[in-house]
Amino acid sequence: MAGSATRVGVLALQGDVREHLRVLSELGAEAMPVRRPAEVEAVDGLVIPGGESSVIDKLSRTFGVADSIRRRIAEGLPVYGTCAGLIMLADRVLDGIEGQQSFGGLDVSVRRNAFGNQTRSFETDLDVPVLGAPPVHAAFIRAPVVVDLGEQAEALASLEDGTVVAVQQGSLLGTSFHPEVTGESRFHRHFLGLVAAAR
Ligand SMILES: NC(=O)CC[C@H](N)C(=O)O
Repeated sequence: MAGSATRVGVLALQGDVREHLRVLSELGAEAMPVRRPAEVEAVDGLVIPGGESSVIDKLSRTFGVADSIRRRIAEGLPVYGTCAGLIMLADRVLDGIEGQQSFGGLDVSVRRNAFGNQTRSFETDLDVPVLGAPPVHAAFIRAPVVVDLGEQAEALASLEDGTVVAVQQGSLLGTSFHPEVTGESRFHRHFLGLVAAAR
């Protein structure tokens, strides 16, 4: 497949799918919405958008893609999850609704709605050493946080009080916030680097 464009899917069951498709396309990837197992098989990388993790969980099981995604993650598929997507990538979800499942892969615990309800949403500038200067302007919308990291998981960014809000483990990347809504493309660029390295 040398020379072909990198194909990156955006899980398109619920959430801010279009924003991710736009950023990925602008960066030169062949970006496509993904809903079915065959589509999961066809991509070189996958983005799980922000939205509502309990809904993404339910719909992914209803559409029969949850097991395909789990299997491809286990095989090393690069995946980037923002907000609800980070929750879907976490091995352990705290404060989920009853029976809520994640795809897992990231050896972290994530606490849903860690800052409270919608009125407690906020924006802030974050230092992200792996991305260099300037700081990332980050929007937190009913955001989760990472409350503990396994040995393989690396914190990429923290709030001033030390709360971890961006994490990477191998080809898996997760942020509590939404770069795709603040015109920030460096996380997606970093992710496309992980996808290229894994191809
Ligand atoms: N902006 C978001 O993606 C919010 C995540 C949402 N609170 C959830 O639990 O999935």
